[in-house]
Amino acid sequence: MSATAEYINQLKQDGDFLTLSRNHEWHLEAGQFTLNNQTKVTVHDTGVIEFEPDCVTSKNVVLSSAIHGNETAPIEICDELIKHIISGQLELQQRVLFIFGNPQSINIGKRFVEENLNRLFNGHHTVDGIAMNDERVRADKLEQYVSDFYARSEQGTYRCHYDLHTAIRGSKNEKFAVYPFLHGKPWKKSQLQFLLSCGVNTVLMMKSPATTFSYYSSFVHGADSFTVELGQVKPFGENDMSRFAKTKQTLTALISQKEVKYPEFNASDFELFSVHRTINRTEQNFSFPFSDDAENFTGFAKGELLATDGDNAIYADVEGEAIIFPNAQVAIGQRALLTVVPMQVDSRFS
Ligand SMILES: O=C(O)CCC(=O)N[C@@H](CCC(=O)O)C(=O)O
Ligand SMILES: [Zn+2]
Repeated sequence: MSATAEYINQLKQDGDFLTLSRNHEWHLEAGQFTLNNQTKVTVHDTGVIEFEPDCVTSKNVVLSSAIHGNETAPIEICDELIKHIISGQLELQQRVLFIFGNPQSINIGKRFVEENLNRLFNGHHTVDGIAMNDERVRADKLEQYVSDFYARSEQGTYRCHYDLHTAIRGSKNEKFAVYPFLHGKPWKKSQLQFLLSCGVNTVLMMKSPATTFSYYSSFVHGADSFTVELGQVKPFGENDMSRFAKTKQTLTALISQKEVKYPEFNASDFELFSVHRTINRTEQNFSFPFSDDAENFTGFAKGELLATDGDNAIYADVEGEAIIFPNAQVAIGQRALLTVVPMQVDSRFS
């Protein structure tokens, strides 16, 4: 029996695509099979599996996790959904592409192996004068799998991508989403309703392009796309999965129902923030004045110190400027901190 036939036999029995992917850190031969309910299953590569039900579909859904390997809760959610689909317990009404982004980084329990995958999308994987590495090659391939998935969709059908993460620090607002820069297009209230149904009531509006997976699928493929932070990073086995029940239910409904109705939009259900600025680390000597326990969304008074980058002291320049994703250990040149300020729903939302 060929190695592909062997892994497919195993996958049909146990549905354990996560373990299969972890056992093939950077590459797995493609393979295909059909479930008893006629759903077509295509393994494109390690960590990349597509399901296509045998019915007319209207949505093309990408669910990614493990873009950072130590962010285990989203991996567990997707692992369970995949197992339920393969066992036939969960019957699909929509096309779905699941991606475990960086299997080797899952195995070593780290955010990344050599380089942060989520800084390599939208073409940033391939740059003149910068040597390729496994993560750069992977980012390139993941873009291709997403492109092909959407290219094979029926014309006029809907595209979305939820890139699931957990944050390094605790957060005052436990679950929050990053809405990639839309280049002036309106933010969608219907997407906020979807996020609310997932248990996410806090959304940050980016105001510039990024190298992230969610920006890529939004900008290049016109997908409704978000980075979704579901809680704080924990090792496998330490996640309280009850905290993700709403997310799991909402994702399940999205892929297993012809149409999902969400409650009517009510601005008071949300806390919305606009990204005020991005602070990059430009010097070896970079530090924050606050402790590692300082939570995301902690606000600073105007004039308070936010960071020191070499000789440059950076102060809050508006009252209540709040910190998101502070990380002094990022590579020089990368984002060490985002700051946000509250915003209201207005005519820029449709
Ligand atoms: O908690 C942290 O410091 C990072 C959590 C994380 O991985 N966040 C994403 C956000 C991506 C985005 O801005 O859309 C990341 O930093 O890649
Ligand atoms: Zn992450």
